[in-house]
Amino acid sequence: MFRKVLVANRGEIAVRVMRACKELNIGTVAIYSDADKNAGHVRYADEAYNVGPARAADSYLDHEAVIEAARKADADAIHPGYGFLAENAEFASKVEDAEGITWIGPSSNAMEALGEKTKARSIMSEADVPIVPGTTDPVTDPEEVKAFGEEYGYPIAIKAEGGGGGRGMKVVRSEEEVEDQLESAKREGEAYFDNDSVYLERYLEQPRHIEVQIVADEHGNVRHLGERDCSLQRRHQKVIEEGPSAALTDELREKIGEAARRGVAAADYTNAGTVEFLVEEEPGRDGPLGPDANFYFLEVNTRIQVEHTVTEEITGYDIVKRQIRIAAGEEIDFDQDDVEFDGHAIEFRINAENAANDFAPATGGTLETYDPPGGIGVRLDDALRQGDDLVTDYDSMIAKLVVWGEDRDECIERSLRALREYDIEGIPTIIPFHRLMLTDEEFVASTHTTKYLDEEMDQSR
Ligand SMILES: Nc1ncc2cc(-c3cccc4ccccc34)c(N3CC[C@@H](N)C3)nc2n1
Ligand SMILES: [Ca+2]
Repeated sequence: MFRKVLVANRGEIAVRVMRACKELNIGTVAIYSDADKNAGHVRYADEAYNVGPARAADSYLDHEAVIEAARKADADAIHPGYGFLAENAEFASKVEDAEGITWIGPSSNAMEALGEKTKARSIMSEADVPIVPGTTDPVTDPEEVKAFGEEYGYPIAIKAEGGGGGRGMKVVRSEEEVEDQLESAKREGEAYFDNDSVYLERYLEQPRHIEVQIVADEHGNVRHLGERDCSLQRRHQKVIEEGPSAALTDELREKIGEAARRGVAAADYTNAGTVEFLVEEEPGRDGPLGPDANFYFLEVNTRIQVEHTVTEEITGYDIVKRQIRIAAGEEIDFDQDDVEFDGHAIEFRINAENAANDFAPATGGTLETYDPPGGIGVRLDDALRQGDDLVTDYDSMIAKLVVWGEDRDECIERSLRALREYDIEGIPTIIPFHRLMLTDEEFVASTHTTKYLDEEMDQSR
């Protein structure tokens, strides 16, 4: 087992990883930029090293500075968290090559293979994982798109090879739009991802976004830890994640989970990861989707995710400790049928944004009051304390409130109770938005889809 782990991140996820380290009696090393010298994750660590100025490219994203800090600290492993360098195969490869320092994550090869969307689709298709009907090779010519339209009908999604997250997708609703949309998809791919390759998929109008948590060790053991329903998004930013999904029956849950296991096994994937699926809604369904519902592979996230906490709350597994133990060569010591799902959990991302002003990120401020909620079933992952100045150089998420209940109704009630207790003064947050969300009938009925926030919900209430 490692003696000392450097956490190449900041904020709540850095504290989260260091908590796992402490429970494994592993020393903790933090890195920080000039903007973070008084930050909570620095306070929490056994030792901390400055890696550069506030600008992420010159600090948290600086490969050499991070590895140099690991050398100085004599750390024998690096955990990247999420964001920053977590899915950077080049950095992972440098850590793999760095003598005496272990990368806590999937191999750089697995990251490379699954990071290329068309390659990932081919691997999944080979492993009998349903993919959205489409091409597994890039398309360049409008005639190819029209031929696809002839065969599969419209709308068609034109996706950038290097895309993912919210960007890199154009929807073509008729043959007349093909030329323009293909051109702009390629241009956007070139601009955003330095890669103008695009591929096609049938566009699903009303998908639910279901993702399956995977843990895989270096001895061939692959387990899924159930799903999370991330259908509540706003401009491709997740705001609330929950599990289990009220849209799935146990049979469909099992089918999707097994598909995820097959897919990552085929990609020689190890450590923690998430397989994202789109599940096609049956308009006007009343009750969960049955075993014949269509689900399709979307992409693999080759990192620990923000919302891993939802899975931890309903399965009881500490996923971050599993990551560390797997990277240290340990075997997974449970079988798939040992994995049980108990109750319901919802994660609320606490962003320092002003929901009343189109979720504009706060530009600064001090936590005059910071009074987190507590009590049964309430977990708060953060790196904050009263009096902290808000650091606005990075993303706006400052905490995660994760609530567990015996069922979804109790979880919603308890969440409302916790959100009313959560008292933050001095900076704007989206807590009022979350309170509103919990009383929204579509959300309570769980019939919302990925479009709900952007197109349907009346947020003026
Ligand atoms: N063939 C097909 N049909 C419908 C889709 C709908 C989305 C989508 C669109 C809008 C919000 C979403 C939220 C979560 C997951 C997916 C979406 C989508 N995304 C959005 C970005 C990228 N992660 C994939 N791909 C789709 N692909
Ligand atoms: Ca190494």
